[in-house]
Amino acid sequence: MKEQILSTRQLCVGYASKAKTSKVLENLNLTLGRGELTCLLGPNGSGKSTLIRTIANIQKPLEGETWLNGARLLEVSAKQLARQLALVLTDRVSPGNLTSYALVALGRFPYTSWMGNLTEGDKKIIRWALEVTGTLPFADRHIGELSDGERQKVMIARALAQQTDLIILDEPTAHLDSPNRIEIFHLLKSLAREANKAILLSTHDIESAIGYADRLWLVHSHSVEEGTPEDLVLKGKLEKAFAREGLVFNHELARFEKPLVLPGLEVEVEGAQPGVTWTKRALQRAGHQIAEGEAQIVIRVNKHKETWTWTLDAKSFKTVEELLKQLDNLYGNEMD
Ligand SMILES: Nc1ncnc2c1ncn2[C@@H]1O[C@H](COP(=O)(O)OP(=O)(O)OP(=O)(O)O)[C@@H](O)[C@H]1O
Repeated sequence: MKEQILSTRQLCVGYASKAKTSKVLENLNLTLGRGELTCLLGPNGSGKSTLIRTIANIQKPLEGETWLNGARLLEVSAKQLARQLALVLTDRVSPGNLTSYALVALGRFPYTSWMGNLTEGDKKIIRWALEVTGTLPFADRHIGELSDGERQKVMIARALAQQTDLIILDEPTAHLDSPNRIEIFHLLKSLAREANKAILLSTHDIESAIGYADRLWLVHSHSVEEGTPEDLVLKGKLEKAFAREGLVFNHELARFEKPLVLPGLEVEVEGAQPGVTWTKRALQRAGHQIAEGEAQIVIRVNKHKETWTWTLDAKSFKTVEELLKQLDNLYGNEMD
């Protein structure tokens, strides 16, 4: 059993005003373990940010409590909290006039004197945080001049410089392209494992979360289910959490899909990868059904010789586009 850094007990999060109380998530008994990357997944508006704000102590719980390193969160002083928990709230980054280095140096604030003077030790840690996040090359550039992906890595470097057991990030991969998203997941996963931290991040990137997270916190029915991605998928919890008419979870590709229902031919595809996979994708998108044996048409893909053929009067094609055109004609003739 991993050492628990954070746990919640019958926590209920939401919003209370004089007029009314609205509970967003309740009955939360969750844990974050040292050395583990946990991803918080859930549909839009399901309560991820509300939960993150509550366990980071910037919003009061409606009921129940959160424990951090064996102490009640509400009883931890602000200074102690800053040494135990680093929070990265993506959408609230105001560029200001800071350089990347200065922003990362702010991570040392919980440890410096009131003058904010950095010791040699502080400087070493800042350099390490810049190095490990790959942000050293733009240490002297202003935050406002960086791309979203670069700025995001600097924010993570600041959190690392804070040297806390726990890092919580609200949607760190929002606005990032796919290679940058993967890089951030890879970085956070390595940090959890190598620096032995507990890391929680909320995300809409289901595929990456399933691929990288040791555990998921899955928002479902106004509460949160906890478990490995595989258990939650196999129990059908992930599908339930994101249930929509016609949406199915493709287990092979580990992603949600809404299959197109179009009229088409029955086709079997044989041959070498990755040609087979990509040919099947194109055929399905065009409305043809992929069959195993006994199909109307058999397509043989041979990517090495670059001559792809399909039986039925021995037609051949050199690109997927050509194949689709030929099948289109064939299907049109069949309909006549
Ligand atoms: N300040 C607020 N006062 C009252 N209700 C709020 C407030 N902020 C958010 N909510 C409501 O709380 C619910 C959860 O919102 P929250 O932002 O936590 O969801 P989320 O899962 O982070 O959403 P998204 O994925 O779209 O960012 C929503 O119904 C939202 O309208």
